Amino acid sequence: MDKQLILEDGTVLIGEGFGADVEISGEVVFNTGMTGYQEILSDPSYCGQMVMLTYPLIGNYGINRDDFESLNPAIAALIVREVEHEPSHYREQESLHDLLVAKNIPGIAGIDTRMLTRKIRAHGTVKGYICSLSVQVEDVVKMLQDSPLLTTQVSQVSVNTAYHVPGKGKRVALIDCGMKHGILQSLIERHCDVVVVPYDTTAQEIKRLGVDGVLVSNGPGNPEDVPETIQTVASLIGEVPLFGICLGHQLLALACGATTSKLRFGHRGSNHPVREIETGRIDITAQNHGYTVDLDSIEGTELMLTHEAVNDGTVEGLKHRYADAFSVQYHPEANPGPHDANDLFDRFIGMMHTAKTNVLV
Ligand SMILES: NC(=O)CC[C@H](N)C(=O)O
Repeated sequence: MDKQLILEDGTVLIGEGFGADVEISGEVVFNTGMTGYQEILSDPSYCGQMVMLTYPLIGNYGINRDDFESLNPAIAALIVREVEHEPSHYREQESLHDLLVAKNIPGIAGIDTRMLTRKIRAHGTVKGYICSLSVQVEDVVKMLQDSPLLTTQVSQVSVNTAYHVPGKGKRVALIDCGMKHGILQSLIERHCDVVVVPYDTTAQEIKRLGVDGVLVSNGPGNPEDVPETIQTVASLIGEVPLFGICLGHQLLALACGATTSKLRFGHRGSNHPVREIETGRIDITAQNHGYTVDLDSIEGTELMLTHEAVNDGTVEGLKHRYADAFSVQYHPEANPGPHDANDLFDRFIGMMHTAKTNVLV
């Protein structure tokens, strides 16, 4: 069935609907990864966003049971050039269409994704609406222009109650702001004893768990929308080793007095080069973020810049000058993407082994 994708600037793109037959609005963002659509669409950091994939053929290797970054994808919609309805892969269990129907997520194919990506690069991310052809364009454009950005996505995708994943190694509280399973998996592979806690857990509650370290996860939306987590992180600095990933990185920065702002079109893909300032080493990294820590806001805080984006010079890594705390804007767990930065988990484990901090209440 034909569907239309209406943008807030009045652009109308006609395509073929697939997945769930529902109308939805969301911020249109693009991801340039050439593989990994299952991991991308199930990454909770995309909660409420319409994800456009720039790779032109999507769905050809289907969906399998193992590659979900969360079992309930939170994207608003998927926008592609061409969708494959008859996948072929030895691990494939269902088609992309069937998954999106089951999860009530609409898709639209036949879209000129190259043109749309160039438009977003030039003008910034736009809001969009997917609906049937009978819907009046002017009404939708006005609705999109008047609608504010979402602010409650983290509470939608965070776990409701804490749970324990036992291990024989260091005990880590993993603050779930919408974590990708790859982060939990990376800790399990290193034998950590993990307690996954909701985003609004207090520092006191975390310290009562007797943890050796705290990892603050990735997650959707504007980091300023979760003051509870910023407060928790601020209270834990210097008390226990801290590692922040993506949203967790932004929250560490805010907790230390730095500021964040929205990028024009964000970084979303599997091949973003990042430079480590101290060594000059370049890592090719997986990224998915729309906000960034403001470089000039770091001065005057207790943080120092450790990594920068090669493409646009934005902040990619920070460390605390006096406390055991560091963070990166990119995804060391990749999924999908290169494993260049995987050693950051080992650095966190090492930090917990040598930490001078004491968490006992
Ligand atoms: N992947 C993430 O954690 C994204 C962080 C934040 N929501 C951003 O868009 O910048």
